[in-house]
Amino acid sequence: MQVLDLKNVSKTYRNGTIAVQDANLSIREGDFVSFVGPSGCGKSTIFRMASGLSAPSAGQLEILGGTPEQARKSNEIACVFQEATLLPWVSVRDNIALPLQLRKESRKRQLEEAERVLRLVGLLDYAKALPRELSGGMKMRVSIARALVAKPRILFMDEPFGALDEITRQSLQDELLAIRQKTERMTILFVTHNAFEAVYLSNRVMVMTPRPGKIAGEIGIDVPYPRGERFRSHPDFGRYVSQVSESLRH
Ligand SMILES: Nc1ncnc2c1ncn2[C@@H]1O[C@H](COP(=O)(O)OP(=O)(O)OP(=O)(O)O)[C@@H](O)[C@H]1O
Repeated sequence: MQVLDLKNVSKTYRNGTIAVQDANLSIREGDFVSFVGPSGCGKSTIFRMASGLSAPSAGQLEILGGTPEQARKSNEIACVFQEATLLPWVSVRDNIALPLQLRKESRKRQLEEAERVLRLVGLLDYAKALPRELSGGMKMRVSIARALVAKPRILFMDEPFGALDEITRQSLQDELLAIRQKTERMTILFVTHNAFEAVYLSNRVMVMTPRPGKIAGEIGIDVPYPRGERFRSHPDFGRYVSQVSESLRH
C-alpha cells in the first residue's frame, strides 16, 4: 500500500526562494526512507509539506489517501526534530503523554500508553525525572517516545541524531531499528546529512540535488532487517555508503 505520493510538487517561499522543484516520490507502507542532500536543498521543506506544516505551491501531495491536514488531525503522522523540545517543568512521563492529553484521552490511558513507549525506548526508570536530569541521547529517546505514543502510521524524523556524539548516535540508530521491528508496518521518513546513517537505517535512500531541490536518484539498500554490527562492518555497507556519497557529488 502506498502511504505518501508526491507528483511534481514544488515550493516557492514568499521571498521568492524556490526550495523544491518538481519532486516526485512514492512511498510504500513499512518503508524506511532517508533523504540525503547538501544543506539547504529542501529536505526539511519536503517534510514540512508532507506533514501538513506548509502547503505546496504547485503539484499534488497525497498522504494515507488524503491531505496532510487530515492525517495530522487523526494523529496518523508524528514528527521528531533535532531539538527534543520537551517541556522543562513537566516529568518525562507527562511530556510523553502530552499528545494524548491534548486529545483528551483519559488519565488512565495516558499513563498506560506512556508506560508502553517508555519501555520501548528503555526509559521506564526515568518516568518521573525532569528533562534537565537527562543526557542528550535520553532526551532524544523521550522525544521519540512522545512521537510514538499515539501510534502514528508515519513517523517523520528531521535530523534527529544530528546533535549527538557518534557512540550515542549509533546506539540510537540500533534502538530505532529495534522499535521499527516492534511497531508493525510503521513507515519512517528520515532526513540526514550522514551517508553512513542513511545506509544503515533505510531500505531506500533518496539523494537530492542542491537547491532548488529535486530527487536526483534513489539507492535501494537491499539488506534484510534486523541489521546490526555485522552489517556495519560488512563490505556491502562500505559499497552502499560510497554509492550514496558518489551520487551526492553529482
Ligand atoms: N520559511 C522560509 N522562507 C524563505 N525561505 C526558506 C524558508 N524555509 C526555508 N527556506 C529556504 O529554502 C531552502 C531549503 O530549505 P530547507 O530547510 O528545506 O533545506 P534543508 O535541505 O532541510 O537544509 P539543511 O540540510 O541545512 O537543514 C533554503 O534555501 C532555505 O533558506
